Amino acid sequence: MAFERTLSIIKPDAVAKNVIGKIYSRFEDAGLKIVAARMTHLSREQAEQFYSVHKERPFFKALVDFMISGPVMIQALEGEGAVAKNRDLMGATDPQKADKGTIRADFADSIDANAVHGSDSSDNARIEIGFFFPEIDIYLR
Ligand SMILES: Nc1ncnc2c1ncn2[C@@H]1O[C@H](COP(=O)(O)OP(=O)(O)OP(=O)(O)O)[C@@H](O)[C@H]1O
Repeated sequence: MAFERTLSIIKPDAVAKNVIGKIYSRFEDAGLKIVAARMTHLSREQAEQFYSVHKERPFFKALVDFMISGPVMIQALEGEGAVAKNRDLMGATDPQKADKGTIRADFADSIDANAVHGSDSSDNARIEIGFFFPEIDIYLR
């Protein structure tokens, strides 16, 4: 397993439910370290750019509307196999299909409002971390 970083976003539904701390504990208990963090309210332009791979999908506008509906908490996580480990902690995109004990099973209500985002590959993690965090804001071991 490679030592790597991944980008995580706690989406507006989970921020509104006041479960940032509970979700951070999942990361920490799994051995992932939070090396950068920022709360922000995304602009429409930022959300459209971040999710541009989905721009032709029927759910794109709803996804962007949801991501700008309230503040989000954005973090870079670091650790052994961080990308896959975070995806395992998150659970399936649709919370109805997410394994018991995953973040989405425990905190998400629907496929639209599904609590968290996590990079799906190490290459995308590098791009997504660069999108939100200038190198100077990342705290190394
Ligand atoms: N069929 C769908 N209907 C509505 N929303 C969807 C659908 N598929 C995906 N989405 C939304 O778009 C987001 C991005 O889709 P993607 O397939 O990349 O899922 P994911 O990788 O599990 O989620 P994320 O990219 O947020 O980590 C999902 O998190 C979800 O909120």
